[in-house]
Amino acid sequence: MTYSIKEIFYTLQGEGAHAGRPAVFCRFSGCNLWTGREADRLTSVCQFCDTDFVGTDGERGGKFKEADLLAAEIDSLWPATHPASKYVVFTGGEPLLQLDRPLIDAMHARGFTIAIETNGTLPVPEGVDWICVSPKMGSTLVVHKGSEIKVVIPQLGQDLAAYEGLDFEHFYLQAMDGPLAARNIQLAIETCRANPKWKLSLQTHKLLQIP
Ligand SMILES: C[S@@+](CC[C@H](N)C(=O)[O-])C[C@H]1O[C@@H](n2cnc3c(N)ncnc32)[C@H](O)[C@@H]1O
Ligand SMILES: Nc1nc2[nH]cc(C(=O)O)c2c(=O)[nH]1
Ligand code: SF4
Ligand SMILES: [Mg+2]
Repeated sequence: MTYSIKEIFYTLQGEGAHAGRPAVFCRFSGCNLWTGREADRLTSVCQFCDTDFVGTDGERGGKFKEADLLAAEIDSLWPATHPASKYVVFTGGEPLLQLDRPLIDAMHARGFTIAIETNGTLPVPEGVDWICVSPKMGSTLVVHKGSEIKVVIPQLGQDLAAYEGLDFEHFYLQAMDGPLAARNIQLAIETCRANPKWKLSLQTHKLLQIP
């Protein structure tokens, strides 16, 4: 199948349990919870997205006709001196609209450990090594287990206790960035202090001003 890719870049994972870890990010175009157009934001299911995932015009973006062509582009960004620690994060947009078995197999064949950032509304194919789920109010969560759940707060009607029964190794709260970011960080800190099942996830790449 043809993969639509917004951008591919090599940076440090900014968020969650692997914050600080070098990773190639592959950002798929498109999402099932927002068109990505500002005109649609306030009528979409997910209204707070901080990411441009429209089209294929980003750094190393494009249409890749075969899994191994995309895998080769991702692999080309990894330092050749250190093949043992290859790590790719598939994100978007919503990666599970496009990530499939051929691409998973092509990345594994090249020695990569595979992580995804998903909104949890679509089933995860077998073979993904690290699953980060970030549920969105107004959507139906179908992924109930994984490596980390990273809940952006606040979202209207949210019930953190309902997430606590799910089968994740790590439970993270991440403050919603935007006009109320400063207030939301205070809220996230206070919520972790009051309920220590949860850890704070900072968007460290924004603090560091790296991609
Ligand atoms: C852009 S999303 C792409 C992956 C997937 N669609 C998802 O929502 O998980 C990557 C991560 O950024 C988070 N995120 C998006 N907008 C945010 C914002 N304004 N503040 C904090 N985190 C945000 C998402 O919840 C998700 O954990
Ligand atoms: N450095 C860095 N870390 C990230 N973690 C999740 C990201 C995403 O947009 O999915 C992201 C991103 O865009 N950049
Ligand atoms: S689900 Fe993820 S990519 Fe889609 S609009 Fe929300 S945060 Fe952005
Ligand atoms: Mg991001």
